[in-house]
Amino acid sequence: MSLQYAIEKQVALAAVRRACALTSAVFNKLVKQETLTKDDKSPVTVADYSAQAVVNTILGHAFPTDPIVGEEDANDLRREEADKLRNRIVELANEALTADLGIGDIAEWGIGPGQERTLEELLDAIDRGNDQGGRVGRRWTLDPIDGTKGFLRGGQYAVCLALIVDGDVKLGIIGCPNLPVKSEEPEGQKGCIFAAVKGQGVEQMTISGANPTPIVIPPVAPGMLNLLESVEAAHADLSFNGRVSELLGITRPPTQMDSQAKYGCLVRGDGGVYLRMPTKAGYREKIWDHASGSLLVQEAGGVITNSLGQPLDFGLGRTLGANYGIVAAGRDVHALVLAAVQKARAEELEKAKA
Ligand SMILES: Nc1ncnc2c1ncn2[C@@H]1O[C@H](COP(=O)(O)O)[C@@H](O)[C@H]1OP(=O)(O)O
Ligand SMILES: [Mg+2]
Ligand SMILES: [Mg+2]
Ligand SMILES: [Mg+2]
Repeated sequence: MSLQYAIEKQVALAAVRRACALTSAVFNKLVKQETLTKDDKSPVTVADYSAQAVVNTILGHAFPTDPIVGEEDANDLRREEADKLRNRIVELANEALTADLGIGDIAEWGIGPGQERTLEELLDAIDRGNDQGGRVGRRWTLDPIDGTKGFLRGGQYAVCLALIVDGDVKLGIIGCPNLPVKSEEPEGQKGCIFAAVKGQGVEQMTISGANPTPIVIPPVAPGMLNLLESVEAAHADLSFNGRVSELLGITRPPTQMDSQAKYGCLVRGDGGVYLRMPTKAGYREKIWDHASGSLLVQEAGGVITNSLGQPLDFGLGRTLGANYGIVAAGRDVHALVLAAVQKARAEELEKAKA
């Protein structure tokens, strides 16, 4: 008997691998070679759209009735003045879709040599990502590039794809083209994929899908605990993290990293805690920013909650609803971290009153 979600996992891995190849190609062709000003977002835009086109094309072919909650939509691309951008997207998406078959790939999923798509097909594929999410039914959620700032810096970013059934994450893939395969060899081979299936654990493999290896969160040696956090101060309250570290007696500096690559690092024991508290009232975390990561944590033997200790709810729509932050850690440390978070929060409220 085959394992549950075995086909979904293979298809999702094929899609994420091709999207990772595409984003790496965009970085090498556009970001490295073109002189970029800080707020020129064009290579990111090209990569976001084309990666979503690739993943949604493959999902649409393999699972034609599954809705997709994707970050991007093609509205801007359909404008007349976007013709240069459209041409680039067609070229890049087709290059990724028609590349030779790799490990586990099957041509019936619409991939491999000769399977070019037209502009209209690719725009429609991007727009397949318009599902609004919800409590009932089966749907995918996609972040074609998570950590766009990291992508532009040549740092960490991730292609994140998850399958959600009735609000419950069943399958989560995180492709990290720039993450060292071994954390102890930061200059060694780069590019990993993490794949988790509910009830079946987590695997790390190379970016081509080779060498899948089960991983669990290792127990943290005393004094070795540290925080994984955003690079961007606008995305997480980093000074709050500092206070939590202090309360926990953590002496190691935090590891700052863009994207859901942080979840991959957490599950393989690089840093024992991922803490993300809101910086401004009103921002709602998106389901595609945490669906894959949350399953990785749980399947690797960890715990993920908000700062009130409640589970994240992926059945509310495109967002996780009211934002009480995210606390993820190994099972043995999560309760300690949560207590420190709540103490730091109480201190903040006291200070605000005074
Ligand atoms: N104010 C905010 N608070 C938390 N996350 C944010 C905020 N603004 C953007 N993001 C999202 O944070 C994610 C990256 O987080 P990290 O800093 O951990 O890499 C991105 O998905 C980004 O969304 P977007 O893709 O819309 O820019
Ligand atoms: Mg994101
Ligand atoms: Mg994104
Ligand atoms: Mg974005």
